[in-house]
Amino acid sequence: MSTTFSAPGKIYLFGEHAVVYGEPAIACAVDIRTRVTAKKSDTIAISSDLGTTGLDFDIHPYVCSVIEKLGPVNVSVDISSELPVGSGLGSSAAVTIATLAAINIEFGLGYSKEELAGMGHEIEQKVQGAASPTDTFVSTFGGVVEIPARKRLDMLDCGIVIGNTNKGATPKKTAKLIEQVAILRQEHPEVINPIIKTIGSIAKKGELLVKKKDYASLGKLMNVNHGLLDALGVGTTELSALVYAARNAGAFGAKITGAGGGGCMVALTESPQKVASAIERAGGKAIMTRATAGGVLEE
Ligand SMILES: Nc1ncnc2c1ncn2[C@@H]1O[C@H](COP(=O)(O)OP(=O)(O)O)[C@@H](O)[C@H]1O
Ligand SMILES: C[C@@](O)(CCOP(=O)(O)O)CC(=O)O
Ligand SMILES: [Mg+2]
Repeated sequence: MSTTFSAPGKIYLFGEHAVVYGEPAIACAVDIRTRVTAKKSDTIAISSDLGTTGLDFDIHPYVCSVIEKLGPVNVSVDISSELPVGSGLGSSAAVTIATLAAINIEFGLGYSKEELAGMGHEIEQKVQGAASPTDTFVSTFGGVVEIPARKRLDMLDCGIVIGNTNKGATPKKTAKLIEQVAILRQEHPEVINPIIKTIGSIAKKGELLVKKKDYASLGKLMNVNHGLLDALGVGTTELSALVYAARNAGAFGAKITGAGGGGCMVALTESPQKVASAIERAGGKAIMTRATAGGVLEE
């Protein structure tokens, strides 16, 4: 017997990086998922696109941290994912939550979804050095969520197009970018703290706009948030090329999603195919997707 769970990735409408400093953020689960199968075994074995290992914290830091936190248990973990790794779509949170959920059921540990989300956040904090609860909460519960209130908002029913630069996906990318922003903030607190606060103000405005389904205004604020992420130093020329291509193709708005430094941008649009074609012409890999209410699910 074995147990399989899947968990979704996510995009940030607003608030990545600022949320690490307690500012609000709005994130949305997307129907691009990581699947994890757990099976009782006589040794620890982990297999994924990153390799097949035992308890190897270099190759599988998040999965090994799950096994360590829940046991350690002798378990075989098999991972398959539609999410590009290290690209700002929350692949770390999706693999962490799906692994927690699969081992929880396979070994009859009895943890609730809230407890799994909390353990997932602790694991991201341990591996990354700092983490907000956003990614792991959204991967657990799905939908559109305002953090830190952990409040479920109305669903987004416009098109979502993700553009992957296919650059910058390095091991522990998020951890490195969080550290980079922290250093800049230590060097120039009087400059960086107001930027972080302003990103928080955008997220606060965003909640009402999501409720009103005012995608034109959401898009304008996404554009402002993108500029502020550039100011924090997590943008790249490739990301901005895709962002401007999406905007010029008529997207409501477009911005970096996740830690930045490469990886993905996201656009909201009523013409997903047109925006996706523009992103591809600008050198990105476009993924047309939708918001999903589904969080971690048994398969
Ligand atoms: N499919 C997967 N299989 C194994 N580990 C994964 C998988 N997806 C993500 N990870 C883990 O998460 C890390 C990437 O997380 P992170 O740097 O936060 O990027 P992001 O969350 O934006 O994708 C990878 O280096 C790996 O340790
Ligand atoms: C940079 C940050 O705000 C989001 C990181 O997202 P991702 O791991 O790049 O998908 C970190 C966090 O909130 O934990
Ligand atoms: Mg991550």
